[in-house]
Amino acid sequence: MSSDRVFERRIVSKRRTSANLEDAPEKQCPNGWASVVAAASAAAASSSSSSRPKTAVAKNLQQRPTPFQPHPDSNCDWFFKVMVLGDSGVGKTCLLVRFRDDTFLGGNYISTVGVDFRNKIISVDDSKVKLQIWDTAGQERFRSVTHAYYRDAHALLLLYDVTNKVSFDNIRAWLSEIRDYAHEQVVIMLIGNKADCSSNDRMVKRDEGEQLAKEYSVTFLETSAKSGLNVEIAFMSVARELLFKKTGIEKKGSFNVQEYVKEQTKTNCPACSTT
Ligand SMILES: Nc1nc2c(ncn2[C@@H]2O[C@H](COP(=O)(O)OP(=O)(O)OP(=O)(O)O)[C@@H](O)[C@H]2O)c(=O)[nH]1
Repeated sequence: MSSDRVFERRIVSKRRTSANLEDAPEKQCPNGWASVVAAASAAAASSSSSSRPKTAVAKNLQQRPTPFQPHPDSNCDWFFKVMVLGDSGVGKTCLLVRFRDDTFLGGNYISTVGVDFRNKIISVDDSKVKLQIWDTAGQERFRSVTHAYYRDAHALLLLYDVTNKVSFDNIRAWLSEIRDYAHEQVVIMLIGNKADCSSNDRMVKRDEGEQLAKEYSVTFLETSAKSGLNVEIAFMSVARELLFKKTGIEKKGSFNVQEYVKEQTKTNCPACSTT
């Protein structure tokens, strides 16, 4: 794959009338779900039959009663595919839902099976950017399914749970998988989620996250899907970086994502955002 190909998916026309579903993946399957469900079902079938979780689609249907509802023409300028990765239970689905719908999925925790996605159109300066955000199952037994989706991702949000040291220790293994399966130009952001937790529950210090991110030269942020802390900033930073990678050279501008995150988060204090 040429190094620039991953950024070459500018949307030219959005005239998709009845098929114009906001949550349908670009050019992947007509109704936006079939291939995803098939892959997830196959993985679930081949895995252990005990305590089999609900499928990604079932999980999605519970949250959104009308997933096939058509949406008006989006008329966006850019399209980027973002994947959310990390151990099971770190809060990937909750982060995505917080960003997309500004709500928190409390209550019973349903583990994701295979992959699932949602779209959100955001404004970045004078451009409309469509982010297609793919939620992945954190459970080991679905890795072979999720690996297949790494390849054409423009950005990866790699999550750990600040109350779960194992999820942090596994980040190195995740980064190694990313090196094996993702595009070499992919934008990576390391995220310590559940920053709303009390200091007693916290098992990973912010400094440790920052240090690891520095070691791998990736951007770092602590978020809370529960309180909303830094969730918007995480996705906006990634969108800005992707846009800069695509257009910055032409505009002869400069964009430093670390500086942007620092600037955007300087008034945010996790301890003050605990709910
Ligand atoms: N306190 C707190 N709890 C959270 C936060 N984000 C998620 N949770 C809780 O953590 C649990 C797991 O959240 P999910 O978003 O389903 O986790 P996931 O990473 O998608 O898990 P898999 O689908 O198994 O890969 C749920 O009980 C959530 O309510 C957060 O920011 N703060």
